[in-house]
Amino acid sequence: MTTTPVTLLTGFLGSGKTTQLNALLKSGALKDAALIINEFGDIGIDHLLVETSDEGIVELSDGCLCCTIRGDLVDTLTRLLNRARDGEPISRIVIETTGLADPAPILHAVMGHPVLSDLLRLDGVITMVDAVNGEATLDAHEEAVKQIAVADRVVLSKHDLAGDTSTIEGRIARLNPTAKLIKAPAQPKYIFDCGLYDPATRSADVQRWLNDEALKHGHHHHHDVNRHDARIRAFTLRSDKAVDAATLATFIDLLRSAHGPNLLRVKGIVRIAEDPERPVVLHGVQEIFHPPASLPNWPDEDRTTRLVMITRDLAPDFVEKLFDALVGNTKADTPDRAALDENPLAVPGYSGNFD
Ligand SMILES: Nc1nc2c(ncn2[C@@H]2O[C@H](COP(=O)(O)OP(=O)(O)OP(=O)(O)O)[C@@H](O)[C@H]2O)c(=O)[nH]1
Repeated sequence: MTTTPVTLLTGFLGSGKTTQLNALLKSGALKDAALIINEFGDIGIDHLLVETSDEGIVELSDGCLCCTIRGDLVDTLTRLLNRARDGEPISRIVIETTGLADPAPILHAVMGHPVLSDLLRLDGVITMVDAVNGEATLDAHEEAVKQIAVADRVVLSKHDLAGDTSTIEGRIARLNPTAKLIKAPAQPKYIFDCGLYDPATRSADVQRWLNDEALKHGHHHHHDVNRHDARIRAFTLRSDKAVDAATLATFIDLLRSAHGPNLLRVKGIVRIAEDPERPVVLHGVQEIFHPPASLPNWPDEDRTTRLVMITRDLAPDFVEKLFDALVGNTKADTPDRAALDENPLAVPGYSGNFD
């Protein structure tokens, strides 16, 4: 893979993004990286500043390129990739979002753009959560809940000020059981290389990427908590049967067209009937999916199709029944493929009412 890994660092206002970035800069982990930040003033890099180019990209003394978003993100990423093409080493790109931002449009630029999606790969979404104000922020702001739902890793900041952090940690784990929780300041090894591709082995690390072990204990309900949290579900779809490519496309298209905005994150590996030895990787954020890619072989013994889904207002039962019917996982009282061909949305259990 010759693509450049992209890390998205997100988190609500004051959650510690800048502090974490500064720790990464000090550690030397951003040497040869490019950093896209909100404002230069924030990060206090004046002492590191070496050269400002006319494109608004500055080079820091350790070789890290630093810029703010000018125009839109696609323009900024394109300028960076042009520099890489012209010989500037760019080992990775880190994008800091503004605290109020919905991470989805940024992920779309990386995963769904016709040119950029060939040159970039999403390494991971890192979400900072403030242990002192996190609970109140999650109660008040749905965006903050969504930032956790789409995360690959969650970094808990200000735990040094918070005392007992078990409540907020439990809440984060219920919202997104697949995301590993790390305490700030997180070392580079916990922030980087959490994507499918493992640069150390030059192969796919499906287990690390999906972390679906964390979901083996059934659906995660949130009856005891806030209304925003209760909308989020994390679950895995599994099948031992190979799925034909057209059926997989139908499944994804149905979900995307009817429920796109509520597919917060979909990650998975699929056994395809036409080419069962080369699993297809699926990766989507809302209605945007990365162009499907296949792996040269199965990375380990487990050859089952596994799709990790994090949804909002979309009941796991409904998605499971649709999936089972399409792939031929026969279960009592569920429609089969023929019934779905007649009426694709005739899946019992979906009342339109989430709870
Ligand atoms: N004690 C303590 N303070 C922290 C920690 N992380 C961040 N802070 C402080 O919290 C404040 C906000 O941290 P920032 O790193 O600026 O947060 P941010 O997410 O970049 O903030 P915005 O750019 O406003 O969204 C600063 O005063 C930091 O010094 C931490 O782990 N412990």
